Amino acid sequence: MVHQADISVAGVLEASRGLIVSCQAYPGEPLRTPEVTARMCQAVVAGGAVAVRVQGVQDIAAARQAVEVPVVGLIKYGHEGVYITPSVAHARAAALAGSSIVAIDATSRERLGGTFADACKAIHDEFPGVAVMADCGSLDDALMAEDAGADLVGTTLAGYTGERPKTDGPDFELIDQVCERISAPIVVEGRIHTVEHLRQVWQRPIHAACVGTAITHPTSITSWFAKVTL
Ligand SMILES: CC(=O)N[C@H](C=O)[C@@H](O)[C@H](O)[C@H](O)COP(=O)(O)O
Repeated sequence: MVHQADISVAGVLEASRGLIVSCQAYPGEPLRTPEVTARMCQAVVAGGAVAVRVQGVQDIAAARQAVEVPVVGLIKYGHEGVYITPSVAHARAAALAGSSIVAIDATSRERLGGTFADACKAIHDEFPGVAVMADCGSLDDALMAEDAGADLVGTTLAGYTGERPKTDGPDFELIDQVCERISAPIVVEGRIHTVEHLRQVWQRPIHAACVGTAITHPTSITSWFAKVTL
């Protein structure tokens, strides 16, 4: 088992270069238990995921025990406005639960409990070796996040904040803008639904790509197939 205390941010970043798989089930869904998340993490690591992305204190702790790869942890609070690790307190809780990388909303939308920069600083000051991933919805978010010291800049929220269209597939226009302007390691995340999408994503100079729904959300995947069948 890898011990977080032995690992530097540089080590965590190096280990997370490649395919990250997000293993999340949503409230009320049949697969929404930490045990299932942990096993899903083991299954995707067996398939080649270099890191996993997991939501909630219990799931982060379960994933940390189940796999040795870096755990990108976040805490969702509600589902409107700023809901991905929305405060400094949520960021601390995600780190304490065992995250190697804490993913935090890095939009400039109004929130309570500290800005992205506050949360980023708290993680760096209080949890040596834990990296911060900025979940961005626009180029401005990415620029702000890099300025605030984010270790990884992600396109997670593209299409979900009103600033960018919700593209069918990854938002390549934003990805190209971010690649052009950001020097921090970039994680492309959001609506990578096919292997072909992923191929196109990897033609860009990025650090990692994170796939969720298309690998780990059977209800969505089934609905894609069911639509064709009907
Ligand atoms: C916008 C938002 O809340 N994204 C969440 C972030 O953790 C997850 O619900 C997504 O599944 C994840 O970003 C991976 O993206 P996709 O499932 O599209 O491959």
